Amino acid sequence: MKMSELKLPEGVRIHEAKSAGQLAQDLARDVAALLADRLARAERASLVVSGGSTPVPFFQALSLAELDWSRVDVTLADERWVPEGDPASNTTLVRRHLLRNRAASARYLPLKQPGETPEQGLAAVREVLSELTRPIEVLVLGMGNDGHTASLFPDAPELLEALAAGTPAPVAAMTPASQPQRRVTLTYPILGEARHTLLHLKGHDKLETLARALAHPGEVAEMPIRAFLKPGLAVYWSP
Ligand SMILES: O=C(O)[C@H](O)[C@@H](O)[C@H](O)[C@H](O)COP(=O)(O)O
Repeated sequence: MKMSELKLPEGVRIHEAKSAGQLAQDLARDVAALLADRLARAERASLVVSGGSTPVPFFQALSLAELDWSRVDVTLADERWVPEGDPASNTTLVRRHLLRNRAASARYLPLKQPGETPEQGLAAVREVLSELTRPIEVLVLGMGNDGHTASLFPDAPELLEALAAGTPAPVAAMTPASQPQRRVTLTYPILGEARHTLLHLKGHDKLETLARALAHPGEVAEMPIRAFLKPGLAVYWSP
């Protein structure tokens, strides 16, 4: 299917590029402009990014952006509960590809804290997150082909609570049966309040998944990405 065949809700914007490299450049330019705009009016701004394989070229491009990075808070939408240095660690990915060049001076707030399990570390994660400038200025999400975003997985027993609008906790421990690692994720109330949400997708499979998500918008627990398919969202896609 083609991007133009998607039935998008009103207020959802699409940006398509011919290659993943070009898309990464476009996304980095737009994210940097949004952050610069906020920094012109406020002391600090926050950027929340996702892990996985898609964002690597975007991180590399964004790390070169001319911004006063010392006034930018950076954290992740979700993290795998593994030590830093582990190949599955999103923090390792962000340190390696984003927090370098000009972006080296950003303030990074790691979601992985001491503790054998996410439950044991959760109080420390909440403490770290209390430093995050809110609301989030720019949220960059990814999506899995099961319809998850951040670590809001359809098969996580904790999903409904993490999605609930009234959940007071900004972060939740998640134990989806489909995933090898336990995880922590920002919850819907904090993610949903972001001023700008950008969904970064690569490949035709992701387009098919997005089409499925758009077909039945109400069933959020089945495909949690649906919670974010609302006016103001910008979808960035390349083959
Ligand atoms: O840490 C993670 O796993 C994520 O934040 C996750 O939500 C990711 O964005 C999607 O799984 C897409 O991942 P890919 O980019 O690897 O397809």
